[in-house]
Amino acid sequence: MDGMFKQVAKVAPGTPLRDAIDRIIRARTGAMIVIGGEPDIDEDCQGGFRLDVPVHPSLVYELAKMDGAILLDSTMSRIRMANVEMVPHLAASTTETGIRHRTADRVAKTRNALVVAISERRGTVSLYFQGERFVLHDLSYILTKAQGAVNSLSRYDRLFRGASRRLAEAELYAGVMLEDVVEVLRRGLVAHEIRQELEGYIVELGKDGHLIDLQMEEFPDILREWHWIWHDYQAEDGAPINLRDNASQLTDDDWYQALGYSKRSGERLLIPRGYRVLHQVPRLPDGIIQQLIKRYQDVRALASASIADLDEVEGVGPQRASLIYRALHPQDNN
Ligand SMILES: Nc1ncnc2c1ncn2[C@@H]1O[C@H](COP(=O)(O)OP(=O)(O)OP(=O)(O)O)[C@@H](O)[C@H]1O
Repeated sequence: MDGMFKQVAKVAPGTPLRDAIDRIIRARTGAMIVIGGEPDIDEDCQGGFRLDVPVHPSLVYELAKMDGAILLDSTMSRIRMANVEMVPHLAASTTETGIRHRTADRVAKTRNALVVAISERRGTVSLYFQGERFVLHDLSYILTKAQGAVNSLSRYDRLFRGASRRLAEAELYAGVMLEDVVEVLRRGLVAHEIRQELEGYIVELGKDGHLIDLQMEEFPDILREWHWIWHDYQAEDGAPINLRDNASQLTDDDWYQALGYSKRSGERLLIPRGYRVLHQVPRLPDGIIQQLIKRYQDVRALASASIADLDEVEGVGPQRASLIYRALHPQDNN
């Protein structure tokens, strides 16, 4: 989980802090809650009083009725101080409006602390952490978005698996065109992006995201298979993947170039190296897969090898050789 999502998880439904935040919003009192940053954060504190008591939602809620900030320790188990005026370094610039939110942004930019600003007027909850801001969404809004994302994931997962199956058949029995490979990769990457979006929603939903989490489990991440396809068709084996974030925005030519081919080469016929088919052989170590591909170069040459030929490759042995042979000749298994 990256930076901000780790912070969002700290205030997700089901946590004591979220319980306190919900009460503060309902009572329309507003608050600033500073989490962690010890010991340096104390240099930014003026006035207030020390508490050192366990965090309890109702106590945080009561303390929020007073002016100033509430400080929790970095483990979020103790309330350290309350009614504190925060005096952060003014050198840290901020574009926020309102003194509470400007202060929260500055504290988070200069200290290793998560600062939660709850607006009294707007009822919004803003998280500030190391220069980033994240405004918590309304739960019903996220649930609707998450449900929509589950539906899209189900669709793209099906599209990827169908296209990938057709590609696997074509690999062994006919030629494969670069544009067909790109279609599979594009669908897979869109499915992966939707998955990442959903993971963000699940963090934000906390305990309320359980049902979405269960639905997502029906679609195991296709990224491993995606990578094998990529390595099967990339012009130069082992070169790094260089893709922009948003797969749906990439043109066909972008994809061809990312794979190491020139523009407008969609109709080029390709033979895969064999990463995907070899990874389907049960318990075949990566080192052996690399050796097989180094020796045979592509799937056609691999398929023309006999069980005895495959057995000769170091580390393969007769049992693995026949499993590899069967994976390369699925028609013989019927
Ligand atoms: N430096 C500070 N340290 C701690 N608390 C502060 C600080 N500055 C403002 N506050 C708190 O924020 C409250 C609201 O201030 P202000 O309305 O200017 O901020 P805001 O960002 O517009 O917040 P809101 O949306 O809640 O009105 C103050 O009453 C005070 O409790």
